[in-house]
Amino acid sequence: MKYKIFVDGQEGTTGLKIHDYLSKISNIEVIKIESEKRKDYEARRALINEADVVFLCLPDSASKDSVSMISNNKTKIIDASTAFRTNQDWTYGLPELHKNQRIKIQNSSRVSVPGCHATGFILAIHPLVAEGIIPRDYPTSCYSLTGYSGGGKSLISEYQNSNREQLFAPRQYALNLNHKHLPEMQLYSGLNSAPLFTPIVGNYYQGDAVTIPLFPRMFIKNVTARDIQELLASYYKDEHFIRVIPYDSEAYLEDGFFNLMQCNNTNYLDIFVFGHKDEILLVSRFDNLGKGASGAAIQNMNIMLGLDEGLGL
Ligand SMILES: NC(=O)C1=CN([C@@H]2O[C@H](COP(=O)(O)OP(=O)(O)OC[C@H]3O[C@@H](n4cnc5c(N)ncnc54)[C@H](OP(=O)(O)O)[C@@H]3O)[C@@H](O)[C@H]2O)C=CC1
Ligand SMILES: CC(=O)N[C@@H](CCC(=O)OP(=O)(O)O)C(=O)O
Repeated sequence: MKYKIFVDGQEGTTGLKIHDYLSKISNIEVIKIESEKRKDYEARRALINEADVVFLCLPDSASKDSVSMISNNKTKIIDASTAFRTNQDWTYGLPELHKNQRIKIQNSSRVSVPGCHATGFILAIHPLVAEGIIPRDYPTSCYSLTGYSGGGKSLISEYQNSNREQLFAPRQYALNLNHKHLPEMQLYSGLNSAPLFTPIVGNYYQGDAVTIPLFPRMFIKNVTARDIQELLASYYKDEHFIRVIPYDSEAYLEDGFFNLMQCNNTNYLDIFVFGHKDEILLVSRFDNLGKGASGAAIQNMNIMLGLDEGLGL
């Protein structure tokens, strides 16, 4: 039997990339909506209820509408928006979070795909909180460098169709310090408060690096940067998509600079630990359209359907 898969939002950035991944998986049937009917309630409702798995690649409000259209017990939903990420009736689609998370995803019919910046932050910090290294009330901060595809069709169009000089420089945003990923960053990192977080969009299509400074003098346990690298490497040792880079490796450097695009077009997330004296820097590198969105969505589908987790990725 072939599983029927529908992508609501099939012509958006995340939806198109999900279709790319689906085209590499043979034992499924992708059902599509006619382009001019992609916002038609009845047409969407029919396909949503016909499908075994529906990916929602829509703005939050449209995602909520799609969920309200389901009138059967069969359809499994994987939502890429922010709408359900901290909703306790949904499962957070980050299988590497801890041992039980993959099983929860497997048994769930409602899975939310983590936000891209949140993915980078949580995967680097959560093990350190869970292992009692960082106190829960530790005040974290981080910044994330992201390609403009993270902003969807409208930001892509702005970058690709405008010659405005200010688009050539990196641009900070969410300077109200209230980015929409903060609730999930707090909830799934295990910290008592969200990080002080500033994202920065650059003039390139895809690729993300989340950078987190840490001060070990404020930790519960006395550890070095090398200890942190070893702890993270051990935590993720069985995780195919999480690569903790050896301490002191300089393989990440190209002409002396960090290349944040090296995970592009893969579902890998690389964690780097840098250290000097009493200071540590964690960097998570990944593709905002891979592990940061569409790749993660496909990984979740594979888990939910009992397929090989790396299929298509
Ligand atoms: N881009 C990224 O890296 C990431 C995006 N996400 C999330 O995924 C979701 C989709 O984002 P993204 O793909 O970037 O966005 P895009 O703007 O690129 O695409 C959104 C798509 O949804 C369609 N759409 C909008 N409203 C409706 C509606 N009412 N009914 C049906 N279709 C509708 C749009 O139609 P039209 O073609 O007419 O514009 C468009 O094709 C968002 O919630 C976003 O936050 C999550 C992680 C990363
Ligand atoms: C450049 C840019 O605008 N990026 C988006 C991130 C998109 C993403 O991961 O997250 P959501 O699913 O939560 O939209 C942003 O920071 O809002």
